[in-house]
Amino acid sequence: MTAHATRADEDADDLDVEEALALVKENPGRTPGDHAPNDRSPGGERPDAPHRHRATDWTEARAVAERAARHGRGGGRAGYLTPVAVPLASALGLTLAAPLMALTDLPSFDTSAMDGWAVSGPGPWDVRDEGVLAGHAEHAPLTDGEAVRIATGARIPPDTTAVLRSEHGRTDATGRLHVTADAGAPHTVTHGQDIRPRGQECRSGDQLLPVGTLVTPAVLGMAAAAGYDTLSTVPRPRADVFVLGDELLSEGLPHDGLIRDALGPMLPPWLRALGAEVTAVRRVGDDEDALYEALTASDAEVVVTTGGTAAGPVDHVHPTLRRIGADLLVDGVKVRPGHPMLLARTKEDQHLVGLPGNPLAAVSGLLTLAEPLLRTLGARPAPEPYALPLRDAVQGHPYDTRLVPVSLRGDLALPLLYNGPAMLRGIAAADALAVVPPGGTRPGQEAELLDLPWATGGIGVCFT
Ligand SMILES: Nc1nc2c(c(=O)[nH]1)N[C@H]1C(S)=C(S)[C@@H](COP(=O)(O)OP(=O)(O)OC[C@H]3O[C@@H](n4cnc5c(N)ncnc54)[C@H](O)[C@@H]3O)O[C@H]1N2
Ligand code: MOO
Repeated sequence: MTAHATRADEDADDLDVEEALALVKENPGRTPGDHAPNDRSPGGERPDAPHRHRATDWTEARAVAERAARHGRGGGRAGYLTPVAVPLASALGLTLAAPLMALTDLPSFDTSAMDGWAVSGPGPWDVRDEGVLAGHAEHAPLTDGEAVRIATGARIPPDTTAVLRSEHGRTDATGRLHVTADAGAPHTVTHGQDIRPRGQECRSGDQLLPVGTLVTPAVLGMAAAAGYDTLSTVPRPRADVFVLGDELLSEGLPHDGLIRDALGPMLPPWLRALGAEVTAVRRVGDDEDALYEALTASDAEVVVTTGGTAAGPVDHVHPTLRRIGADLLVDGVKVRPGHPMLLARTKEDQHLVGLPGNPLAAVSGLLTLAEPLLRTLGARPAPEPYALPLRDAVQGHPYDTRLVPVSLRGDLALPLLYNGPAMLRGIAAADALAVVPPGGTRPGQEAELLDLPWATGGIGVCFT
């Protein structure tokens, strides 16, 4: 939104630290941790900035978003959506709603591990005329001293004692099969050699994978091998995206105070990477009624709005949430950028994530609020927390957590420049966001990292 009333404080965020130092000097008895709620904040807000006094701690905000889904009708206490059976071809990236139990023994019959001969007893052997190929019905039992050609994966005829690999045997002029020697030593033929016994991998009814497993290509293969045609999975939560702002252009160069919409192209694939099915992406003008119509018409589990979260004259998110009687669960977060982000329950089974309009602030809201919410709804596994030393010192905000784009180089994270709230240049080159605690970090100090979904190359990366 172009309203200049919101602009006054915006650049001030880049001056956070200086402003904060001034603040501390003016209030010598105060330390960053006991920042009184109604102070003029280092972000430059007015004392009466509506969200400040309610701002939630960053860690707590993520926990609230994770728990929020558990209050909906759909998933009960676990919070995830009602499971559905989907064909294997549609299950990639979803989460198993039930443990994967083997529907068969694997292998389901004794099978040859090699191309060669199935032999019975010690050699040499008489070789049967007709061989055994994979996919064929069971052959007649071998008698002692008999062999039959066999292919990898073929059923082992009854009374076979071993499989002799083709490179370890030869037939003589009379057709008898002999074990060959390697450097003078004959190859050994031990009992059961190169036979995969039925049930070697699993028995029917064994648990192969626990509930909550992410369906990867390997899981699809395992499920097919174990006899599945469909899988019981938690569906992707549906997400509608409403991009607010009259100043936004969908194409071409910025002109006459208008700028390109950066969030319309960025959010849908990012939300998909976080496990959502994006059901709508709509531009909504700076008009309270239009926003009201859009919100009340949506039946997605998650509504994501961008912009309009602050207190400017055309910032309609708060008034509209009041109008629809939404329950505001998070109203501002102690994080930079992105502190005006919000989370509301708009209907029994619907939550709204209000992302600030500044593009990096929107990313911050995405990872702080949308990620845990979508993760719970989709029953996706939580990323393993990890930390790396930051190569360079990072200035901290005096009171709030900072999320700073970093590039990963070996065992170090390199803080990137161009990390202002309105900038995407840093994040576009980043692998992760470093969680910088209030007060900042020294060179070499470890910081928690939030991987960007594509940087990990995980199965969560599903942009299409
Ligand atoms: N009086 C106050 N003003 C502001 C505060 C505050 O606390 N009190 N907070 C500032 C901070 S911090 C942020 S972040 C922004 C959040 O503003 P909104 O969520 O209301 O977003 P807008 O005002 O609509 O836009 C902010 C900024 O971002 C640009 N924008 C919006 N949408 C897009 C988009 N899709 N693609 C690219 N850029 C976008 C917009 O043009 C503005 O420049 O509020 C501060 N003000
Ligand atoms: O500019 Mo705002 O700090 O929250 O992103």
